Amino acid sequence: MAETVIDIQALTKSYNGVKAVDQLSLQIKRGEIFGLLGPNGAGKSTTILMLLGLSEPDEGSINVLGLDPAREPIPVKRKVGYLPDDVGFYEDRTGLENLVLTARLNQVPEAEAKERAYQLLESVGLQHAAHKKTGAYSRGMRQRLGLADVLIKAPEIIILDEPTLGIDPKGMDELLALIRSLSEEQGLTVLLSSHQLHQVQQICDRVGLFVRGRLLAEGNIASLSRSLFADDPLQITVESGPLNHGLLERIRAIPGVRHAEPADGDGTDLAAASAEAESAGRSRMIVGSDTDCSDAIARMIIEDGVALFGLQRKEYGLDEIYHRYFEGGEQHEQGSSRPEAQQA
Ligand SMILES: Nc1ncnc2c1ncn2[C@@H]1O[C@H](COP(=O)(O)OP(=O)(O)OP(=O)(O)O)[C@@H](O)[C@H]1O
Repeated sequence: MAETVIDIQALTKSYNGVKAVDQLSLQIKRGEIFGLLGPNGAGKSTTILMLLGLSEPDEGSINVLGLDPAREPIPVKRKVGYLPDDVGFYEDRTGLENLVLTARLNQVPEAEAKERAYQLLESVGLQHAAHKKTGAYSRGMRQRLGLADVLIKAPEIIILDEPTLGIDPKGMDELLALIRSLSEEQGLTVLLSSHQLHQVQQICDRVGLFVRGRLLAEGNIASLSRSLFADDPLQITVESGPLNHGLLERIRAIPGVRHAEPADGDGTDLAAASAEAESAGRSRMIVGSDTDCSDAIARMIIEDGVALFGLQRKEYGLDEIYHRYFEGGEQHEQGSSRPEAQQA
C-alpha cells in the first residue's frame, strides 16, 4: 500500500466569517492523481494555498510529506511544485532560459540545470521552441512550459490549478495525457484542481467533489456514482417487439422492480404506445429497479415469445453527478438526502 503523502484533517478556513473551507478531511497517496472538483468559489484554491503554506488554516491540520506547511513552508516548497492557472515567465527570454533560471533558483547545480531543462522541454514536447522567447508562446505552450518549470526541481508532488484553462480541446487532451504519463513514469503525486468534469474523468484516479467549502464525496467515478446515487433505482431500457399488458404486469411483479413503463408515446397510455410499437414492429420500455433484474426481464420477454432486441443498464457518470451536485448544489445541501463525505 502506497504511503499517504498529503493528510488533511478537519481543515477549516473562513474569510470575513464565511467558511471558504469547512471541516475538510482528505488523504492522498503517493503516485495518485487526485482531482479537486467543484464550481467557482467551492474552496479549491483556498485548500491549495494552505497546502503550500501560503495561507494559514483557522482549524484542523495539514501534513505534506511529513511537514506542516504553515510552519515549514520552505521545505514544502522544495518538494511540492505548484502550477497556478496563469503562470508567468520572463517574456523576453527563451523557454530554455526561463527553465534554467528556475533551476538556479532551486539550487540545481549549473551543469545539471541545462541538461535537465533540455530533457524536460523534450518531455513536454517543446524542444522545437526551446530558443523561442516565451512572449511568443501560445497559451498551450505556456502551460507545457509551466509543467516543465514545476518539474525542474524534481518535486515529489505537483499541484496544478486549472491546468487546461483556455487551451483548445486537442491541446487539453495532450496536456492531460502528458501529466498522466509523467506521473506514471516518475511516481509523481498530482493534485489537480478543475471545474471541468470531463478532463478530470480522463486522468484522475480519484476525485473529491467540493461544494461551498465542503467535500461532498470522494472516490473513483464508479464508487462516487454508486454512493451518490445509492437511493436511486437502477434504470434499465428494454428494446423489444410490441409488449402486451399481461407481460408488462408480470415484469412489474418481478421482485425489486419499482416501475416499468413503455417509453413510446407519453408512457401513460399503453394502448397508444402498443399501437405505435405495433406499427414500428418494436417497443421501448424503461424499468426502474432496486437490483439488477436484467436477466429476469430478458427471460420473461423471450418466454412470452416476444423478440428482444436490446437491454441496457444506465450507468451514472460525471454528467449526472455534475447536474445533481453542482448545478443543484444549493438545493442538495439543504435537502435531507444529501450524502455525507464518503470514503471510496
Ligand atoms: N483572500 C480572500 N478574501 C476573501 N474571500 C476569499 C479570499 N479567497 C477566497 N475567498 C472566498 O472563499 C471562497 C472559496 O474561494 P476559492 O477561491 O477557494 O474557490 P475555488 O473553488 O478555488 O474557486 P475558483 O474555481 O473560482 O478559483 C469564495 O467564496 C471566495 O470568494
